[in-house]
Amino acid sequence: MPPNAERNAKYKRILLKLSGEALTGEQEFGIDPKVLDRMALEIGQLVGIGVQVGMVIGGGNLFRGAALHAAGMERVTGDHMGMLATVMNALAMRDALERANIRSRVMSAIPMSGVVEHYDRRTAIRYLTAGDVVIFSAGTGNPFFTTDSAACLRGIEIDANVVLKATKVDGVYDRDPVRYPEATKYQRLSYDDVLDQKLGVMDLTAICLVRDHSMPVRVFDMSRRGALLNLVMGGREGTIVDEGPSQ
Ligand SMILES: Nc1ncnc2c1ncn2[C@@H]1O[C@H](COP(=O)(O)OP(=O)(O)OP(=O)(O)O)[C@@H](O)[C@H]1O
Ligand SMILES: O=c1ccn([C@@H]2O[C@H](COP(=O)(O)O)[C@@H](O)[C@H]2O)c(=O)[nH]1
Repeated sequence: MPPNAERNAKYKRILLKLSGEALTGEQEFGIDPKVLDRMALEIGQLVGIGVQVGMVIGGGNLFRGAALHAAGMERVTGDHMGMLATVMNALAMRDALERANIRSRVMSAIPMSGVVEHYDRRTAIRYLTAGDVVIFSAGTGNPFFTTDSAACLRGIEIDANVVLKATKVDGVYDRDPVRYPEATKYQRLSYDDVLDQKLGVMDLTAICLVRDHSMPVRVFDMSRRGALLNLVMGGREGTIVDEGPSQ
């Protein structure tokens, strides 16, 4: 780590949103421990330079309410299963962090006594200030939301400098780059352009929330080694969504 890395970090407190779906890694379903271990190392580098890390992990590798509903399940039950999936991912992430000697806590928006702590904002901020990684699980605790909304909500609540969305694509494009390989990537986008163009990388509820609170979001590729540290140190990585202008 270069000298003065802590002083030079662009962000002192971040909310890192990890894609649940990307946790599957090379497996068919579930959690690939290799992905977790690599993320634990990358998060450890941030903690090592004094960056405070709050996290939200998606549940798309296990269950999504909308998909369960499409298969015939009542929607709210599906969403409850989706939120419980995020708690499982959070437990697995905590395990990987602790094996790498990084102190971490899991809090849940749904009370789960004996398994994880119930979410409390002031306690979470105390843990972050003490240098513990805090994983916020069970989304917002309410159906019909996503973990992107939960990440933006918690990011605003803990007064993070930025929400970092670590996902399977390397930024926001004018169309879904997975379906349209010729799509063009934006370096920077205004909240209003994401909303007006209905760009699908993050749900629109989440974008409205960050816009109302002027919280910048950066979308970047989770599989690119070193991308997280580079971004926190001020490097060009992914797409920034803020007041704009778009470019
Ligand atoms: N305009 C766009 N720019 C970039 N990605 C887009 C765009 N429109 C749709 N996408 C898709 O959005 C996906 C990322 O968002 P999504 O919410 O599906 O995943 P995630 O949040 O990473 O996963 P999870 O819900 O499991 O946490 C990308 O994999 C990409 O295919
Ligand atoms: O606040 C929330 C957050 C999530 N859910 C449900 O969980 C799954 C998994 O989250 P992803 O963001 O899709 O990874 C989601 O599909 C919802 O069903 C929720 O109900 N409320």
